[in-house]
This record gives sequence, structure tokens and C-alpha cells, in this order.
Amino acid sequence: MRKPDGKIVLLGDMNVGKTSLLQRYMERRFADTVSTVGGAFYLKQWRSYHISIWDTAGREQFHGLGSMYCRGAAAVILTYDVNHPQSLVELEERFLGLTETASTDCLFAIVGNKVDLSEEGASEGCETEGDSPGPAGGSAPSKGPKQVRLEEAVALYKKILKYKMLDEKDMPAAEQMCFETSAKTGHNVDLLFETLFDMVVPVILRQRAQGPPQTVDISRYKPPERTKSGCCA
Ligand SMILES: Nc1nc2c(ncn2[C@@H]2O[C@H](COP(=O)(O)OP(=O)(O)OP(=O)(O)O)[C@@H](O)[C@H]2O)c(=O)[nH]1
Ligand SMILES: [Mg+2]
Repeated sequence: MRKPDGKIVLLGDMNVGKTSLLQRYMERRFADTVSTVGGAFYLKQWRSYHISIWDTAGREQFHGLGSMYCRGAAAVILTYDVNHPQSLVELEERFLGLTETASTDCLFAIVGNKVDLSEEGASEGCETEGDSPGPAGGSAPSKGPKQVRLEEAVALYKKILKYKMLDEKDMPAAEQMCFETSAKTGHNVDLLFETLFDMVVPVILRQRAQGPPQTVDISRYKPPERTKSGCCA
């Protein structure tokens, strides 16, 4: 198997729909999922590049693995559930810190999933793909108002750029990187992944130009010689 040229990682709280989004995009279906254990990846060929897309576990007990999956990532998809405000809060409090190991020019997308469950449905501000954004067959349960507004995701995106000390001028605009999706209906799912694929290609090319990732070979590590003065002198 050819080594992937770049990596995209999905992060977010349990149950927000990370696995379902990936399954919808890669397998073109919405099916039952089980809560992810550890992580798993799909390989996607995009133009002449092979991109690995990593699905991670949102469960607290696997939290420690997150930064390992993010290592060298060209893009991170921070996923929340539009009907659970706490899942957006968790992105900042629990998941953003895991992205320290990502590429220095890593891109961030913020994705509010499960829009099909709110009464605004998929109508707000986003282009739809082929599938209808309406209820996916059967009798839909009564829908309440969406609990997280898109503007809140946009605010988080801007906060992330500040936190990462990235200049807004050098990064894609928040409006381009904040999506509302439904893995169930397919709303905006292709748009999300394919926008990111196009954007990560330049990141991959830059990573290649910089050579292989910096790794530490501990077998070659020599401890610094101790001086007589020690640390407190
Ligand atoms: N209505 C609706 N349900 C969804 C959507 N996406 C996921 N679900 C459901 O939400 C539940 C959790 O989905 P998963 O994709 O397993 O969530 P996850 O983020 O991968 O969860 P972990 O693996 O535990 O981190 C499942 O019952 C899905 O069927 C969506 O867009 N709309
Ligand atoms: Mg999962």
C-alpha cells in the first residue's frame, strides 16, 4: 500500500457523528454505528494524492490517543452536534489541545452535524449537494430549534486562529471553514470533505518541500555533559 501523502483527522465528542460523516462520504450511506474504539482510517485518492482520513474516538477514555492521531495532520475537522451546545464547548476545552502535534500550517474546519434534527434543518446559508436535505424517509420526530448557531462556530474558528497565532489573512475565511452537515441526509458532506481535500493539497506540497517530518532518534541521543557548576551555581 502506498504511504498516504497527507492526513486529515476528525475530532470531537462522542456521539456527534464523526464515524457517520466519514461513512456517509466514503461508503455513500448512513448506517448504524458503534462508538469508536481507538481510531480507524480510510484512504482517499484525490487527484494524484492519497489522503488518509482518520476517525477518532470521542470517548473520554481514549482521549490520550488524540494527539497521536493528529501528528503531522494537514487538516483537522472539529466536529460538534448542533443540538448539543456542550459538544461545541468541548472542542475548545478538550480537543483543541490535541492538535499541537499537527502540521504547523494545519487547516481547521468546524463542523456542526445532525442539522436534520433541528427545525431549521439544512436550510441555513450552505449549499446542498445532490441529496435532499429533507427528512430521510419515514416519519420524522418533531424538531426543535437548533441549539448552536453557525456564528458560534465561526467565533470558535477565529479564536482558534488567535490561539495558534495564525494570521486571519493567511488562512481560509471562517465562512469557508465552518460547515453544518447531516450525515443522515448527506447535506454538505461532500462539500465538507472535497473543500478540505482541495485545500490540503498545497499543505501536502509544502510538507514535501520541507522534507520528512522531524523525528527524534533516541538511540543517537547523548545527554549533555555535566558541568561541575550544576544547575544552581
Ligand atoms: N439524525 C442524525 N443522527 C446522526 C447523524 N450523524 C450521526 N447520527 C447518529 O448519532 C449517533 C452517533 O453517531 P457516530 O457517528 O457513531 O458518532 P461518533 O462521533 O463517531 O461517536 P464516537 O465514536 O463515540 O466518538 C448514531 O446513532 C448515529 O446514527 C446525523 O447527521 N443525523
Ligand atoms: Mg465514532
